[in-house]
Amino acid sequence: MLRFILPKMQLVKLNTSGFRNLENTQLAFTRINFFLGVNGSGKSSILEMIQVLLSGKSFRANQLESCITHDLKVFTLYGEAKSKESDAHYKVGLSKEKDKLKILVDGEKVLSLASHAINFPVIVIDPTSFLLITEGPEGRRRFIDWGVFHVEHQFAKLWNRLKKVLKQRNALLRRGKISPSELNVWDQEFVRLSELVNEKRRSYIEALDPLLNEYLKRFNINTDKVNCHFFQGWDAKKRLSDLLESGLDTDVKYGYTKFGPHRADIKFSIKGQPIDQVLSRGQLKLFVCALKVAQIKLLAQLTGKRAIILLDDFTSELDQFNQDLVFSVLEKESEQLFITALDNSLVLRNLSTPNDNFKMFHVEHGKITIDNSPD
Ligand SMILES: Nc1ncnc2c1ncn2[C@@H]1O[C@H](COP(=O)(O)OP(=O)(O)OP(=O)(O)O)[C@@H](O)[C@H]1O
Repeated sequence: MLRFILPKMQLVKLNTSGFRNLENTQLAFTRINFFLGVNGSGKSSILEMIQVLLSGKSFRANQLESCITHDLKVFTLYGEAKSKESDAHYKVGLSKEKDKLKILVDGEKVLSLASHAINFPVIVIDPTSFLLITEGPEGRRRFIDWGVFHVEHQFAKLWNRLKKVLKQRNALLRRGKISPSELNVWDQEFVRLSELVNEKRRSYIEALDPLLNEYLKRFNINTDKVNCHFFQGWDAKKRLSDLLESGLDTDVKYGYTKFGPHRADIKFSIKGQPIDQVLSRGQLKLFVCALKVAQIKLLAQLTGKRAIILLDDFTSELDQFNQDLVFSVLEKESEQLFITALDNSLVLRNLSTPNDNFKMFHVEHGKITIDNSPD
């Protein structure tokens, strides 16, 4: 069972030690936090550190081990999150050493990452975000499943069970001599879980579609409707159980299950044309921003939770008008915002200082210093 604490929380404190090139330090955050520094100073590492602390995942590294400062053996992060609506605090400590990830919440060891991550919907927008559209389906599946995970508390458990069953079925396919009765047991469970996962994904995308189109209009991308086509991982007109049966020889040949939710994808098109063939690179970036804002909005509508947004160098490839437009929407829809940039022009145009909800930090060779303090 996932432990859901509070719908609206902000990270107010972060102590870091041994993370990438960052100096060990103690930071205090507010609602909007801006990090300014030259290339290679450590700005993205700060956002990555926040994501790792709050979700156990990194948008840059598959292996958290690579986040440990060179020549050290461990990184340790400690953070405090606070609800704006009550005095409740959430204290989290996370450390990584070799293949050991340890998380303590309010002094208690966390056994499942999901039960911690469910409290912090963290969304990242960075210069590689448009790859969500142009690269393979894995990123798009992750995008859908992130959304479903945060609105459907049973989803993580279902999906983990499905992955295990799929692994068992694939192992059996590779074994050579297959026992039909054993295969039948795995197939039945695979079909049952696939249908449940599929239904949750489908209804999520149906709810996301109108919100996406609303934000695409706001971002002036296209006046024609964008279609979200969900491919569930097998022909929707056929039964998965029939496909597993008729495709058994092929599955045995490749040692892999060809049909199922692990092959799902979502395709976006305008007037029948894939969007990456219609939109410019800048427009694709705006499209991804609209997609993420739609996800944030849907999360708030369905659960009351508001996202923490990490914006890494998001201004590249967007003109000034669009930078300001996207910023104003993200500022309004997020619970807390962390932004990196090479210069402060976005801030000067959009935020009046001094402002109690805003802090500016300078980053230089991994050293983080505060520029203005409301305190
Ligand atoms: N494990 C590590 N230990 C020490 N330093 C590291 C580690 N991993 C990366 N670095 C270094 O940390 C520095 C900061 O990288 P980071 O990507 O955070 O900079 P940035 O300010 O976001 O740069 P840019 O503006 O170019 O995106 C880089 O010089 C990188 O080589």
